[in-house]
Amino acid sequence: MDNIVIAIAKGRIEKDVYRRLKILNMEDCIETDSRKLIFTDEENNITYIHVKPSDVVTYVEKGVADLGIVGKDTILENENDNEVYELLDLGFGKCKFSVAGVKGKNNYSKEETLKVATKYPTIAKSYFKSRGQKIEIIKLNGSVELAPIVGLSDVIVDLVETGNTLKANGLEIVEDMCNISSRIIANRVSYKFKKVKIENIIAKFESTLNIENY
Ligand SMILES: Nc1ncnc2c1ncn2[C@@H]1O[C@H](COP(=O)(O)OP(=O)(O)OP(=O)(O)O)[C@@H](O)[C@H]1O
Ligand SMILES: O=P(O)(O)OC[C@H]1O[C@H](OP(=O)(O)OP(=O)(O)O)[C@H](O)[C@@H]1O
Repeated sequence: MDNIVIAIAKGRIEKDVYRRLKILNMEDCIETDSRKLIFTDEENNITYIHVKPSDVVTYVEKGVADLGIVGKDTILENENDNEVYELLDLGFGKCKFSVAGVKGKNNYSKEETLKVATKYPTIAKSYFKSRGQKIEIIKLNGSVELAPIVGLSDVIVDLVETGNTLKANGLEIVEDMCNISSRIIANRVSYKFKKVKIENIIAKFESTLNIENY
């Protein structure tokens, strides 16, 4: 039987992934409180590797992992996103991309170059290009909401879930860009040569989509 390697994004979406694996009786091999990064389920012939969210596409694209579980935001931001197949929307890790700025100060014009702070430069560039808005990107690695408050940028492009972070920092949404959730992606070659096993795993995850039934 083919061995399948699944790269799971560490962090926020991990718990939701484990919850599904538990429902499927596939999580026995995973030690959630451990610093270990690789676990093997010998019964099902599946190896799980835990990687930084931004590295999941790289592991899958290079074929080290056959499948990856990661947010759509990370897939869109990765320059090799076209090299992998997106097979399933898992329906958790739901949030949206928005443009946001300081409350009451968001009348920017198309003639001006807009300073945009973000962790997601590729997504921000492509969004504003399609709108004919000239921008300057300020790449940050977190706490992006601070940038317009302290005058580092005019606006931010970031993920919004509850809106609490924006609110707590006196920001408001200027425009919503697109919805985000977690996805399963596959290496193209793996999908061709391990299709039966991969489709079987996708069917299992699909059966957990309506989690309220569990
Ligand atoms: N506020 C949020 N609500 C719901 N889902 C979110 C939210 N923020 C992020 N996510 C989703 O969870 C994924 C992982 O987020 P997490 O905060 O764990 O990592 P990260 O900070 O983006 O990664 P890194 O540590 O590499 O910077 C994101 O890629 C996104 O899909
Ligand atoms: O709308 P909310 O529910 O407030 O969620 C949105 C926040 O969550 C994410 O940040 P994260 O917690 O990952 O921290 P970060 O600043 O390090 O990216 C995102 O970048 C927003 O800051």
